[in-house]
Amino acid sequence: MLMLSQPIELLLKQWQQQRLLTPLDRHFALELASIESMPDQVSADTSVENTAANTENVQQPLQPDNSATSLFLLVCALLSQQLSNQHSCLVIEQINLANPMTEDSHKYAQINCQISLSHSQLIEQISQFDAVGLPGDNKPLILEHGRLYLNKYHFFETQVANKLTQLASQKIRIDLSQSQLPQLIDSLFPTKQTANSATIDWQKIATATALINALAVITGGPGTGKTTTVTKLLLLLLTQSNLTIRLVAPTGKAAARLSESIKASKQRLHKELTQLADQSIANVLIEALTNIPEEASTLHRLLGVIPNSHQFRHHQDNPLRLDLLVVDEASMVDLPMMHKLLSALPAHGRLILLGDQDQLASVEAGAVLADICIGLKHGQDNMPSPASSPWSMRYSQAQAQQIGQLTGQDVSQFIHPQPKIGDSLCMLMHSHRFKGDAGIGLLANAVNQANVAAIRQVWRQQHAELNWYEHQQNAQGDNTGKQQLLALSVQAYGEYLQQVNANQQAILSYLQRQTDREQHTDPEQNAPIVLPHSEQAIIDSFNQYRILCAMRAGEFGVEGINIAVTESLKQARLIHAQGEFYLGRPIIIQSNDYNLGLFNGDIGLILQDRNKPERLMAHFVMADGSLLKVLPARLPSHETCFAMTVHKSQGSEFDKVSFVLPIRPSIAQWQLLTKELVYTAITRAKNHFYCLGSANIFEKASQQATSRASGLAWRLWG
Ligand SMILES: Nc1ncnc2c1ncn2[C@@H]1O[C@H](COP(=O)(O)OP(=O)(O)OP(=O)(O)O)[C@@H](O)[C@H]1O
Repeated sequence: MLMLSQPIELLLKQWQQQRLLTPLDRHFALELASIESMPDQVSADTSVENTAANTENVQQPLQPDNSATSLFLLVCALLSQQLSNQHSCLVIEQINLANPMTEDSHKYAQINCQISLSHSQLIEQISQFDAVGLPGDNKPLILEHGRLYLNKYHFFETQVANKLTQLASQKIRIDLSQSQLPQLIDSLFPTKQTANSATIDWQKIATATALINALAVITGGPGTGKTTTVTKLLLLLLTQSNLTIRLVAPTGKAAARLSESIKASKQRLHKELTQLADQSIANVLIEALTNIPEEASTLHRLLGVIPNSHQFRHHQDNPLRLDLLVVDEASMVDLPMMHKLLSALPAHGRLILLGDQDQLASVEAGAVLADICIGLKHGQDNMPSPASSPWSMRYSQAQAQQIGQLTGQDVSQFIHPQPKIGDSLCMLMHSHRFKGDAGIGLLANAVNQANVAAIRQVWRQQHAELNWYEHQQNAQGDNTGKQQLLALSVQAYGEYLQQVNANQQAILSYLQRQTDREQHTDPEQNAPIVLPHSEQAIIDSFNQYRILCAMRAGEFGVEGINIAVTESLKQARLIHAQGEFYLGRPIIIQSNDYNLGLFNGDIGLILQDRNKPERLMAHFVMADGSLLKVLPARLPSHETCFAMTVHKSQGSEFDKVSFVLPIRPSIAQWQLLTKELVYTAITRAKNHFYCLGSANIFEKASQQATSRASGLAWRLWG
């Protein structure tokens, strides 16, 4: 059954030492094996563990091991390893039988374990274990369709699939003989009717999709008009009835950005509406426009955090009080959170998910948005691929007909015999932010399509908004690319630091004046301090530029780059970093503190407190634009953030972005260098993208697609 070079308990220890398993993975396996009732019980005996270290690198011949416990331990360790890598389950067919603890692409010279069974025999064996049950069984592990789950994850996945499918099947009836909707839609989307799919107004179709379905998933890259579309759609919905609408995003930063985008979109729309020829239609729309909410909150705040608990105040038995929920940056929502969100939706509640399916998947398990969208990808449904785009809509006959009636657009070419949840989906593909020939957009597209020839061409074209810094050593042994990056960073961060220093000067002269006045009993003694730059403006200025690293550790990871930038800013006398907290230090929060209202990923600056200028406080801008001041000693865990990981930058945008690739990635680091990572880094930049790296690493990373094992796509699309 198994061929092992040494007893499985020793191998587990060895894999942990090789960092193929975490301590948690190993203990998870040992713990589960101890409750599995087997004749050949496992021992987590420390004498066994201690001998493992000595045999670590010695190649032993493989010996047959027919014990069920050994197989069970191996399978549990593999499952836990998958969960640690953000997969929702272990797909048995994907186990490398010849060397299960490594992936095909990362073969180690040593093979210390083999499974002498076919995949179907292995599935059969796994199903025989006591701890493994079928869907609905009260067992720690669930086996379904060749996928092994932790019971909890199986529950989350089935619940999410069921709720999404149920929402997608709820159609909203519109009596077109009575409704003014088609005219209102035409006023907001003044496009001409055409049979040519290339000129279909997909924003108009997305709007209709959300008008006639309780679930709408509107996806697209940056600047494809998701916020513009959702603003128009909310406007149309509000002309029909008084809905309670809530706007949310996964992080505080993303919520603040959603708020800003909705406000900006409302202003643009107001201008357009005042120019409409039909005054009565304009009046209806302008009145509804004022009712569109602008404030967005985080998912945690919406669901109601209970301090020191994993539960939220709102759940299935205490649903949210709303009629429509709009979730932005849905790609960041992980499987457990999506389950909590969907459970808390009231029975009549409608849901709109907005996001970019090509971005990095959530930090925790699952890739919910990508799984929802996968059915639109050519080749997933054995349908011929009609267009140059890899995506195609998938509508039922009834939906295509209704879209035609509402929008006057013909989408009959997208009718599909098995639309499944396709009626709820709409993908926006044209970016209005990046003009057709703009470097950032071209590079993002080339990376997204993993097209190395196109990537090379974009870099060769030397676009003004793209700069490449090569990892290259000069005669003195310095990395010239890194030096260029540091010089740029000193200049870019110099802008906000000059504002910080100008405020400091103003505070010093204010304090001086106070002292003078005290001596002369001046009547203006208690005049409030006037600073040249508001705290919000300084934070805004800091947020114009960011260094995004692919890695955390190492000279070219977040840790090394933060140290290097701090040193360069010190040398430029822009900061005077003497203690842990110094004026102008940017920090990123690393854990949630519900009492303070600070969450993982929140970014703030250490600035003087204008009410007590001798004291330094961490300043944060909240989603509603207000300022939160926290004493540094009270901050939850945090670190400097001149540089941050690409993962943490999701949901944010910066005028300029520098992306840093490692110089010689290790095998483990290669696994993180994916196309989604590079695409996410590029699309955080609005106007300028700089990259420090080597062409071969950039290109290889752009060809590695992330794949998260999950059964959600199968449940939704069959
Ligand atoms: N149909 C359109 N025609 C012209 N400009 C448009 C259109 N739709 C959107 N825009 C413009 O494109 C820009 C981006 O739009 P919007 O913010 O709605 O995109 P988004 O997909 O929400 O972007 P992001 O993902 O970055 O938040 C805005 O300036 C908007 O005015």
